[in-house]
Amino acid sequence: MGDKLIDRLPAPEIAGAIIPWFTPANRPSTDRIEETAGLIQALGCELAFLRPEQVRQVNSAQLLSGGILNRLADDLEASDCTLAVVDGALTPVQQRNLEKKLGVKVIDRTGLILEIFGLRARTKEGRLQVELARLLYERSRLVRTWTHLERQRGGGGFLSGPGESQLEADRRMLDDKIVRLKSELDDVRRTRAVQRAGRQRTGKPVVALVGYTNAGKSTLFNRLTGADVFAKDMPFATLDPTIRRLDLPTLGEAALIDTVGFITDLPTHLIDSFQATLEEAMQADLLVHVRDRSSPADQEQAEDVLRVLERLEQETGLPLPPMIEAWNKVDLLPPDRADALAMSAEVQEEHPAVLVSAVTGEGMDALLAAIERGLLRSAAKVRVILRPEDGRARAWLHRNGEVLTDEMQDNATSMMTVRLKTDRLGQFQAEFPSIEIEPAD
Ligand SMILES: Nc1nc2c(ncn2[C@@H]2O[C@H](COP(=O)(O)OP(=O)(O)OP(=O)(O)O)[C@@H](O)[C@H]2O)c(=O)[nH]1
Ligand SMILES: [Mg+2]
Repeated sequence: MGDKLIDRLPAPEIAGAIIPWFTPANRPSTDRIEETAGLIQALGCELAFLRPEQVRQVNSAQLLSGGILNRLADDLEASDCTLAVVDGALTPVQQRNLEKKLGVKVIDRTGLILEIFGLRARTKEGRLQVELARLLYERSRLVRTWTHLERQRGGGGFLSGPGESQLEADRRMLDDKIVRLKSELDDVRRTRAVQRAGRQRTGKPVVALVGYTNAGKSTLFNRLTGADVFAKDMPFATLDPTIRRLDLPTLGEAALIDTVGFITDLPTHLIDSFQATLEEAMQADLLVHVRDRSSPADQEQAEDVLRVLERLEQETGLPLPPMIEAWNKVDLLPPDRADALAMSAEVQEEHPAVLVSAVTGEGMDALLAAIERGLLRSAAKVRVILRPEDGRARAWLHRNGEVLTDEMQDNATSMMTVRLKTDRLGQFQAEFPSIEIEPAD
């Protein structure tokens, strides 16, 4: 991918961080503070201090007011910090002004998450996606700077300074890179589509684990498939989707996908560039939403996950697959809380829930059973009678479903039982209206 436009942080650094908040409504909770600390540590930085700062009056040039800024500068210096994190959104101008004033590198929340993603991406696709996210982020900031300059130039005639043409050149270079990356990613996406089609042809159901970062998806994935995926107590341990065989007690072989975790305020550029990965999950037959039920922030995290999924549904036009929930980390709960949760799990209707611990293995059988029930909800078992001349329909069923039995009848017809996705069922009926289809058991 050649030279990077954005300087990577030479780890390790000593970081000082603040979380700006503006109205009582967005005062950061302890979970948010812990999450930010976790993000900074995930970068391999040593955290000197981290505190919320109420911004009463926004200073458009540097976001923070003089008082906050002076205190921050003092603390950064006292702790020999080389990096300041502002866990919010900074405009390029604010970022530059802050760097000048504080004398250290400054990054905001998006920059922080992008840095972590950059460290984590291991596969070619992962790296391409992160690079694209970085470029899109950088470009959105360049454009703003550029229009800003252009406006300043106003009716100045020939006064187009050297800065402007440099920016224009930068912008063109970014655009070129973005186009190249997108086409590389399209290739990857096509390969994936072929692989996916291969899986669909075999009729094997696909199950995807989704959820907030650190919820325990990879640990659960490893436990269910006997795989050895990197799972760690750090945000965004997983970036690249991994797929493994999952053996279900009655349905037999399925495929299980582990995915990138979600986070509150996930930068838009990241969602856009990880779309290929997330699309993979969107096309699964069943989603398992893994939740860390031991986290006090679980409820908000779950809502954030649902919001991102709904956004993906709108953007991709793909309907969300049916979903169940795995309520993870029950081993960390006091018994009475676990009992209460078990009771509420039983009455979940839209998204049936199962209590599990990916670490102790508790609840795995119940989870597998719930996965099977979920899959059966999305696929129907049907019986079809075919005459000898229905060769095309027979081929279609083999291609699009899972043929379970195929028996010759006395009258030269054959009776097939086939497991078909609900949408495929509709397609079959549209394509072969004269062939009768009825539910099997
Ligand atoms: N006590 C306990 N810890 C768990 C459980 N499941 C996962 N963990 C821990 O939670 C941390 C995060 O687990 P991961 O499996 O990496 O989480 P993830 O959802 O894959 O995270 P990302 O890949 O970052 O999105 C690890 O330290 C796990 O050991 C559980 O059931 N109980
Ligand atoms: Mg993971």
